Amino acid sequence: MAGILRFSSSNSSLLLKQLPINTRIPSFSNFLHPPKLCFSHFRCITMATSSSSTKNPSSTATFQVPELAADEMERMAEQTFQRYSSNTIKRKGTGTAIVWFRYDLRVLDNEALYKAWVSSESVLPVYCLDPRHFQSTHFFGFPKTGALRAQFLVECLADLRKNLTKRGLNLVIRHGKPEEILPALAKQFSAHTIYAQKETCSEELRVEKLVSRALEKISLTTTMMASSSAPKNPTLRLVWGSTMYHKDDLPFDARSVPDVYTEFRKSVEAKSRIRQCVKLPMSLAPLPPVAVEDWGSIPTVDGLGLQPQQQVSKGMRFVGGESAAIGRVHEYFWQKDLLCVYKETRNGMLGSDYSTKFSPWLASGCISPRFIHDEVKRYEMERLANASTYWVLFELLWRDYFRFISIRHGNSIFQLGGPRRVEKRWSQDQKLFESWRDGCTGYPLIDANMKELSATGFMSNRGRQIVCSFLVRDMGIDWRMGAEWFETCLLDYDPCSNYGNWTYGAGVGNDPREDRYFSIPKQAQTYDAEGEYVSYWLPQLQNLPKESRNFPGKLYINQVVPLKFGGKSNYKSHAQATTYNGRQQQQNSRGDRATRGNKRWN
Ligand SMILES: Cc1cc2nc3c(=O)[nH]c(=O)nc-3n(C[C@H](O)[C@H](O)[C@H](O)COP(=O)(O)OP(=O)(O)OC[C@H]3O[C@@H](n4cnc5c(N)ncnc54)[C@H](O)[C@@H]3O)c2cc1C
Ligand SMILES: Nc1ncnc2c1ncn2[C@@H]1O[C@H](COP(=O)(O)OP(=O)(O)OP(=O)(O)O)[C@@H](O)[C@H]1O
Repeated sequence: MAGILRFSSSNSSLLLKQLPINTRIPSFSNFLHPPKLCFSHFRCITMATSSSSTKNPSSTATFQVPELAADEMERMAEQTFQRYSSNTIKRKGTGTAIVWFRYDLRVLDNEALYKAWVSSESVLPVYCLDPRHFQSTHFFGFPKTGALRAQFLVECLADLRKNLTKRGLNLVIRHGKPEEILPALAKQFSAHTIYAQKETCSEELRVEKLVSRALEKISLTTTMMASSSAPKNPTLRLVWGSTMYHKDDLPFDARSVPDVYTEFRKSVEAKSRIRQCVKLPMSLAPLPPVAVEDWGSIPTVDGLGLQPQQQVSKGMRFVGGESAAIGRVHEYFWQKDLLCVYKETRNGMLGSDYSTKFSPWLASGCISPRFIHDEVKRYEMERLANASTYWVLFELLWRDYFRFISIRHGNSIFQLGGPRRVEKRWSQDQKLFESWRDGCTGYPLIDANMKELSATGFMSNRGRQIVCSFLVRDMGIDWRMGAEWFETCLLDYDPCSNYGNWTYGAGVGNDPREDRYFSIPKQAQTYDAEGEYVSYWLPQLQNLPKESRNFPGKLYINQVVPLKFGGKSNYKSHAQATTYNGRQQQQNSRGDRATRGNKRWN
């Protein structure tokens, strides 16, 4: 069943189910912008299908990411666990250690799990459903976690429990605050240490502090502890694990990371190396000698106090969990062989294959960036190395960069003036904001992207940059409203990447170029010249001529604000100048090049 698009439209799935496993199925984005094939593509048969449903995907199509069937994901995960297992590694500790899972919902390359296992005779894995994660965002009171991300989390937990159980463990799931749950469990199971992945933003740091303080109040008898010389209370040990480059391997202290990305990247690439993934034996048993009476059930979305949103009925539907994450790497790199064209396709917006789509799993820690790095290197050895294979690592370095920036700049990444403490007047016009949030601005490119976000919890990087620029530059709205709405909706929400990118886009981050204006006409012409993306999300545009779909005039709803730069008359000359292709995409990858010279597009 490899490579089957799970479109809801029945005729396409019928057709696709009959294809042999090694048939290359052109994806959505490949139809729109066929990538140049690299030589490894010749091993695959490029299918010239006459299916109209795959050529012009119906506007009600949903497609699962990864496309693999559940048993195939499980098989891939199992094979990968085998590859990363080691029987030579020995336990050196005594007693019980707890692993507190946070944003590292995986078994493979999990340093906290590794340290807990090595330093104990038994491990108790725990996840706390912290009620604070389901309250409101800080300034504007949006739901802190939207229903789609909650559903993704539920799936991550089910998969984590399954993978731990296969390795002789299980997962305790509790509703409540970690600072209350963990000390109680430490006492009940006489755990000497709680291992967890270190976080960097103040909300998470506060919880770390509260857990540590609460543990100080627990005293275990000396015989319960690992050794008589050990402290009399269990301790919290925080382990670095979220980035591709380990914090301790940076050529500078994380508190003085260079402000400019390129400087950061060059320095790290020249002076640091990426560590290997940690390996553990296939069996991590035993569980603690004291029996766990109630492991806790996998939550449901309504059990988390959220309105269970309708299932994703259009666009991408991401499957949560480590098995799906490993499956997606397999699918994107090895099965579809898309890694070698990534750099040319990465600025697409429609379909699942223009970019890796790893971010939701990276944000919840279902996969480690080190594992992705390992797989890139394996691909380079076994297939080919080119600018695209490097570029995935280049993008992952942006993720690292924003993580380290959060250490350097602390809470200023969440504040209006950003790390540069820029003073500027912003509007908080509710109506304008709502038109942006709901995809009713009168600009199809903005509206389509915002509708995709609400419907699926995902938006392309290109889309994120465009809607961010529109909100802050054309509407003049307080960028934190946009950032908090993203915090609600994104499956891949990560405080560092989200607020880091928003401060960049709003011109309050450390960007050496302050004026990042994304001209909608130019972006539409370059990245959606035939209006296929906008008409997918706004079906009322489907019957318009392709060139009018992004500029429907009176045939679409009124524009809520004029554009700041580059009105219609200007648009024509630019529209002729550029269409989407690899070279153009590079030039436009971070802000309109046209805005760089003269600070505005006009
Ligand atoms: C306003 C705004 C908000 C954003 N919020 C988030 C967020 O909350 N969480 C998040 O993971 N990404 C965020 N991004 C970055 C980026 O849009 C997504 O990581 C990317 O679209 C995810 O799709 P992908 O996995 O297919 O990316 P790919 O293009 O395949 O890139 C591979 C990986 O590189 C990393 N990456 C790529 N671009 C960036 C970037 N600009 N910043 C940080 N990491 C990057 C991601 O981990 C991504 O999975 C934001 C970007 C903008 C402009
Ligand atoms: N993980 C996170 N996700 C979203 N927002 C976060 C996260 N961690 C911290 N923040 C934000 O950081 C800010 C911290 O606000 P808080 O009032 O605690 O400190 P502050 O006012 O910045 O004071 P100080 O800088 O003196 O600590 C809030 O805006 C909060 O929403």
